[in-house]
Amino acid sequence: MFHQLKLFVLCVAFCAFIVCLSVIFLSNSDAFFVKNGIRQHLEQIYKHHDLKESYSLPLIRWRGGPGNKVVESGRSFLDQSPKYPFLRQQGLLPARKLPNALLIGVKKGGTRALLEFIRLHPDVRAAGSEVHFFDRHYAKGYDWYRQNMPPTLEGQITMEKTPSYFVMREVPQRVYQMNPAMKLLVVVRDPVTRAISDYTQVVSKNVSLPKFEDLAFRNGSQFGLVDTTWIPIKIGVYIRHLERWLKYFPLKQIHFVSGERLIVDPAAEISNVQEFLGLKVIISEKHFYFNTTKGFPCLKKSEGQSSHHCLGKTKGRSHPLIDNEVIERLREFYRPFNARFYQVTGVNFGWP
Ligand SMILES: Nc1ncnc2c1ncn2[C@@H]1O[C@H](COP(=O)(O)OS(=O)(=O)O)[C@@H](OP(=O)(O)O)[C@H]1O
Repeated sequence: MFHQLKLFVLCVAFCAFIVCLSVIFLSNSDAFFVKNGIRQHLEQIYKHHDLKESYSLPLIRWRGGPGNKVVESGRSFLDQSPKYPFLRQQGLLPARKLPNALLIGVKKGGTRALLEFIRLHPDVRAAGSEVHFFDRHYAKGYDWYRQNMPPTLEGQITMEKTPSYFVMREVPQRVYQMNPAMKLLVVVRDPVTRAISDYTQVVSKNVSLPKFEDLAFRNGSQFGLVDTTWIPIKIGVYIRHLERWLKYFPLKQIHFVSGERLIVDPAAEISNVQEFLGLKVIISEKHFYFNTTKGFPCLKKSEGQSSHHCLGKTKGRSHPLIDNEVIERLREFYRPFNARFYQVTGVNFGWP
């Protein structure tokens, strides 16, 4: 009897040993990964486009923007894991890629607002600051550019915004050379208020700057011709800049956002942007609220934001009061250019 009991205990111990061995083996193989539904779980999360879930993704979670240490240390940990090749193969490991969408302008059009709004989307990752690769840092090469991008998963869009791209002559060809399929976004705003906004920014850094009207017209007189060499005026002749882009990119690859509507109805504008980028429409009215103190739409508290969030003080500044006659003369100047711009883009932006 004692002998039989000893045999039974030995058998149980042996079976337990075999089970342990199997678990250790399986847990180090892709089979375990798949069997336990982790892969399906990850795929579900990414297919679902659910902000809340994708922020709490355990294996490939990251915080913050490009160059973030957490990402790098996370990657080197995963590099050593036997699961690494599997995850990489499945596109489930973040890696820095060149952008496939660019927000190219226009300066003072509302580019920061658009970027902050679209990057709420779980399938969009954007560089936080302006990269200026195609105009200032082109000689540094694509590897430098890639390093300035946030890590993304397969299927996520990488983007950056540099508003000067729209007006710099050499940029369209360079973008085309890098990626002829690049998706381009342009936020445009009434060129007269855009010029005043531009001037407001410059004068905030240099208080001794002459008055707006002294710079906007030749000979410093509002009865003189509009000074088309003054950059804040030049930028607003949108059609001229657009024509240079159209030498390389078809119109269907360029999406125009109304800077005015982005303030009045951000959800509608962002919805169009999501469609243009081929994304599921996730960002909607529920992400925005109108902040009456700031006078602009702001972002509601979300999983990625600890509190309600408006753009900084440099966005939505008060403009200096400009004489109505000056405004009207500038409107007259821009009117034919605007008309041509509406005709080419097929969008009537309704600027006065
Ligand atoms: N939601 C929200 N909050 C604050 N500001 C908003 C918003 N949406 C659009 N805008 C308008 O964006 C203008 C600044 O444009 P940009 O971000 O393109 O400026 S910049 O070129 O990056 O300097 C800024 O111009 P100013 O009003 O002249 O400051 C705003 O009118």
